[in-house]
Amino acid sequence: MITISNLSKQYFGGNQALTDMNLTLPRGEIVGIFGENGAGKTTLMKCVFNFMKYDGTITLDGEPITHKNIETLSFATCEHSFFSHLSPADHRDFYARNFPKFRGKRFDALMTFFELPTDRHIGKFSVGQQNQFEVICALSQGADYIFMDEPFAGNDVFNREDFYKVLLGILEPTETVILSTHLLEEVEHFISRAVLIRKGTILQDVQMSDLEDNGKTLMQFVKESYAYQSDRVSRALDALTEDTQ
Ligand SMILES: Nc1ncnc2c1ncn2[C@@H]1O[C@H](COP(=O)(O)OP(=O)(O)OP(=O)(O)O)[C@@H](O)[C@H]1O
Repeated sequence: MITISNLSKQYFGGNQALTDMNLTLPRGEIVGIFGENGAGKTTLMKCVFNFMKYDGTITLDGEPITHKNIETLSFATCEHSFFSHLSPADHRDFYARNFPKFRGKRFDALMTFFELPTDRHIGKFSVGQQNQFEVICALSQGADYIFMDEPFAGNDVFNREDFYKVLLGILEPTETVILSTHLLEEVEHFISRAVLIRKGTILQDVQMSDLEDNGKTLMQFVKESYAYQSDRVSRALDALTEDTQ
């Protein structure tokens, strides 16, 4: 289990991105992390991976996350972690040599699913294809906790929807996915739990089965939780129209 306790992060210059956040991520869940732009989703993930200093504690099965256990975690990010001058085949060799739990069969199956060429430099892929490859690596590393931050930016709707179905079919019960995305409706039937972040704090943490029991869609729940102002658009348009008069 990943345990996040009293996590706070202030960026250089004073920007408070996370404030006293507490969250537990047991094995086997598929967790959607949602929140407005700038809510702190990416910062949260980067803290888990120790990419930046933070206040508070983050542990994995009671141990701090260091080079000793970091292999248990993988991260698909739009900032990309692959080597762009190498090909997928080169990466496959690299992972097979360096990650004892590397899932070669899954790597091959996902490469085929996304129809990616194995021998071209990844730097020559389109942005959407690069994001697909990033996800393939994160899912094939052999990690127990797979973090994905907006994994399918630039991907068409068929690739996204079919991918979630494939993912549900291939994930093993011990694997945990933590997925940050703005595409609520696409992932609502894929996730088991939804965590809503607002201004660096946890606003809601709900099991999808509880939402279903209450007859609510994820979108309805999110709009209620954030007190979405349905007149926001008309107010903005009114203000703009007034400006031009
Ligand atoms: N390198 C940085 N330096 C200073 N402030 C930063 C930095 N990166 C992020 N922030 C700020 O921290 C806050 C949280 O940003 P973060 O990227 O974690 O949000 P997010 O929820 O992932 O947003 P989005 O959905 O737009 O990607 C924002 O106010 C952002 O401006």
